[in-house]
Amino acid sequence: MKVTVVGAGAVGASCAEYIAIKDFASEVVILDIKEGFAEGKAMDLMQTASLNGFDTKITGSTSDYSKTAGSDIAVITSGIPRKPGMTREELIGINAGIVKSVAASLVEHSPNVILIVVSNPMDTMTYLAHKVTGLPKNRIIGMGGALDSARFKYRLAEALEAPISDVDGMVIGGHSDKGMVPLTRLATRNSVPASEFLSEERLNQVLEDTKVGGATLTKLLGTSAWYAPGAAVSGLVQAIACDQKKIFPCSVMLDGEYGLSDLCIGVPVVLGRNGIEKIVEINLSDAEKAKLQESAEGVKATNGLI
Ligand SMILES: NC(=O)C1=CN([C@@H]2O[C@H](COP(=O)(O)OP(=O)(O)OC[C@H]3O[C@@H](n4cnc5c(N)ncnc54)[C@H](O)[C@@H]3O)[C@@H](O)[C@H]2O)C=CC1
Ligand SMILES: O=C([O-])CC(=O)C(=O)O
Repeated sequence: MKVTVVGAGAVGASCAEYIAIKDFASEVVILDIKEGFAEGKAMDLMQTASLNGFDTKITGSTSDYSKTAGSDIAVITSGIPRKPGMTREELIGINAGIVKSVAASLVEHSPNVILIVVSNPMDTMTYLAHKVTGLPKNRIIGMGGALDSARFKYRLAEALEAPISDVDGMVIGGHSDKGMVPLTRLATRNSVPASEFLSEERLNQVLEDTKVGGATLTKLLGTSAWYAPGAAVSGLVQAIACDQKKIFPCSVMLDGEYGLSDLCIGVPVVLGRNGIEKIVEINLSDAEKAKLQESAEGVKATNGLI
C-alpha cells in the first residue's frame, strides 16, 4: 500500500506521522514544492521509526511526481492555512490554483489513485478535484467531518464530564464556521442520548463551540491546527487501506442524496478499499434538513468562485 501526501507542512507531516505510527502502509511519499523540505521531514520521521516501532518507509520529494507513481491513496494538504480572523473561504484565491495542479499531477502518475482532499476551503477544493480529474465519485473524498466530529466528541465529553471513549456524535454539512451541522439530537453517552444529561442550552453551547473549533485553535496558535487534522486523515487512509468499512462523515459529490446535487458536502459514508463504498442516508429532522440545505447554499456560493 503506497500513500502519497502532498504538502510537507504542519498537516501533511502530522498526517504522514500518524499513518507511519499506525504501521499499515508499506510506503509513504511526502511531496512539497519547497526545495528539500519534504526530504527533510521524511528523514526526520524515518529517524523515529526505531523509536516508535514502525516499518513504513517514508521518502520525500521536491516536486518530482514520478516518485509518487503507483500510489493507491494520495492526500492533498498543499496550500496556505488561515490566520486568526480569517475564514477558510478567504483561502480560495491561492489554494484553488494549487489544488488544481496538484490533483492533475497526482492522477497523471497514479491513474488508479483515491484522492483525499484536505486543503481549504475543503468542500470547494474537493469539488474542484472532481472537475479537474474526472475521477469516479467513489475516489474523491474531502476530509472535514471526521475532524469536526472528533472536536464535537471532545466538547461533548467536556460538557458531560465523561471520558471521550464514552461519547459518540457526528457532524455533517460544510466544513466552515457557519456551515457545520453537529447532530446534537443523535449524540450519545454510552447509547443514552446526550440530551438526557445536558440541558438544551448546554447542548447548544457544545454545538457552537464545535462549529468554531478550527477558528478557536487558529486564534490560539496563530495558524490552523495540525494534530487532530493529521489524525483524522490517517483514520480515513487506514479505513481505505485496510478495507475497514467504517462510517465517517466525508465531503463527497452528491447526486440527489439528501435532496442535494452537484456539490461536495459532508455526509456519512462507508469507507473501504474502493474509497466511498456507500453514501449513508440517515433520517434527519426537519430542522436538521433545513440546516443542511442552508449549509449547501453556502458551499455552492463558494463553488461559484472557482
Ligand atoms: N480539511 C481540514 O479539516 C483541514 C484543512 N486544513 C488546510 O490544510 C492546508 C495546509 O495547512 P498546513 O499544513 O497548516 O499549512 P502549511 O503552510 O504548514 O503547509 C502547506 C505546505 O504546502 C506546500 N505547498 C504549497 N504549494 C504547493 C504545491 N503546489 N505543491 C506542493 N506543495 C505545496 C507548502 O510549501 C507548505 O509546506 C491549508 O489549506 C489548511 O487550511 C488544515 C487543517 C484541517
Ligand atoms: O480552521 C482551519 O482553517 C483549518 C481547518 O479546517 C480546521 O482545523 O478545521
